[in-house]
Parts: sequence; C-alpha cells; structure tokens
Amino acid sequence: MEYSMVIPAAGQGKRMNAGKNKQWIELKGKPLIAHTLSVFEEDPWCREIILVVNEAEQHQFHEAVDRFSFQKVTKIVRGGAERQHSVFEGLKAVAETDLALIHDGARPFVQQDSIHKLVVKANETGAAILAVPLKDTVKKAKGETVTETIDRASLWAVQTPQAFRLPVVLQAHQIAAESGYLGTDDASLVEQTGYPVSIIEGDYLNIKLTTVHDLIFANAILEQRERETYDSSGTRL
Ligand SMILES: Nc1ccn([C@@H]2O[C@H](COP(=O)(O)OP(=O)(O)OP(=O)(O)O)[C@@H](O)[C@H]2O)c(=O)n1
Ligand SMILES: C[C@](O)(CO)[C@H](O)COP(=O)(O)O
Repeated sequence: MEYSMVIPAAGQGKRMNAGKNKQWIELKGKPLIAHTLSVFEEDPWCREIILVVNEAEQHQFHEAVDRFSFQKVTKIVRGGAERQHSVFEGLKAVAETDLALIHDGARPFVQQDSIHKLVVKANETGAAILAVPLKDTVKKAKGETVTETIDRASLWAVQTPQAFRLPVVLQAHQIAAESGYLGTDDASLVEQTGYPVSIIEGDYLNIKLTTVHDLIFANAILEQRERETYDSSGTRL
C-alpha cells in the first residue's frame, strides 16, 4: 500500500520562541525537519514527499534535502499564512495517487507501525487519523470560572499523520477555501463535508514540538530510542 506524503513546515514557530522557525532547531545534531523527513524517507510505503515551506526559507530547505539525501522529496512548494493554506498548496502538488497523508513537520517521533495501521484503515474507509485517549480532565471556563466539565471518555488528543483518499481531502480543502472555514486539522475540513473520519489509536510519544518544554521530552525520547538501539557496550542491537 503506497501513499504520498504532504509535510507542512512553513510555520514560524512563534510559540517555541526560538527566534527562528522551529524546524531548524537541532536535536542530537540534526534539524527537527530532518528527523521528521527521515521517518518517511525510510518507509517503503511512502512513494513521494511534498515539502511545504515558507518563501524566505526555500533555499535552506533545498540545502537540507540535498545534505541528508532525501530522495523521496519530489517537490518543495510555498506555503500560506495558515497551516490549512500550506497543506492545500501541498495537496495540489501531489502526483496522481490513491492515498494522501498529511503530517506536521514538527512531529518527528511517529513510528512506522502507527503509519501503516493508519494507511490500512484509510484504504478501507477513505479517511483516518491518529489520536490518543485524553489523560487529563477537560473543562470549559468563562474567564477564571469553570462553566462545564467535559466527559473525557469520548475525547481524543488528535495527532498526525492524517490519511485520506486524495479526492476526498482535496474537495474538503476546496470547499473550506471557498467558505472561509479555518480548521486546526485537515480531518475537520473532511468532517465538514459529512464524510466519516476513522480514528486509529496512536502513540503518546508522537508529540508535536510546540513550546520549549517539548524539547525536554524530545531529547528524552531520543535518548530512550538510542538505548533501545545500542546495548551497554555500544553494539547496535
Ligand atoms: N502557515 C503555516 C503554519 C504552520 N505550518 C506547519 O504546520 C505544522 C504544525 O503547526 P505548528 O506546530 O503550529 O507550527 P508553527 O505554526 O510554526 O508554530 P506557531 O503556531 O507556534 O507559530 C508545523 O510543522 C508548521 O511548520 C505550515 O506549514 N504553515
Ligand atoms: C494538526 C494537529 O497537529 C492535530 O493535533 C494540530 O491541530 C496542529 O495545530 P497547530 O496549532 O497548527 O500546531
């Protein structure tokens, strides 16, 4: 089962407050975006990657793709003001394919088994997302006063990749662009069309690096994975 991958990386990383696009923050000596691209470069099911970047950094992204030899990056396209606009530009650049996946450039830790479970489901249903059950209680508030506690039994923390038959997600983006609807994920646009979206339980380690605190978790995850890959004598397992 093959898929095309759209990776939006055209944000500014404002909440990270690093003074640059967080995609260039180095983890173990490698830029964040390179960690994310490696996942799909190494996935045999991934047939092409469309990288969506901001205009000011196009050259920098081309350099990174060459430096790390990301052969599957077939196009680097310009994003837009919002994540949704960037994704739409990426989808328009996808070559004819059955399945299009969309994955945040800021999520470097998604693992192949989660991706493949998602792809199998999306092949069946036409639309599927990765998510994890919420672990915290969620409340609504008006100012500093709680107004409602939401039953968390049916709540999920949504991740990416999100996987869709290409015509389904392209049409949803087209409709949203015409109506001015702005969603925080691509599945919400598909839901707006009435198309059912399936959930596949993912992995809590598939975090999105958004604020500086997430870098602590990121380095801990990398340390843990290194320990799993090498034994105490430094021999690769
Ligand atoms: N106009 C935008 C905004 C976001 N993204 C991408 O969408 C992913 C998820 O967005 P987010 O984590 O919010 O990244 P930023 O928008 O860069 O962060 P911030 O909101 O803190 O500025 C990121 O890989 C980001 O680069 C994008 O391609 N185009
Ligand atoms: C798409 C997403 O990662 C799903 O949780 C999330 O909505 C992206 O939000 P952001 O504010 O654009 O990072």
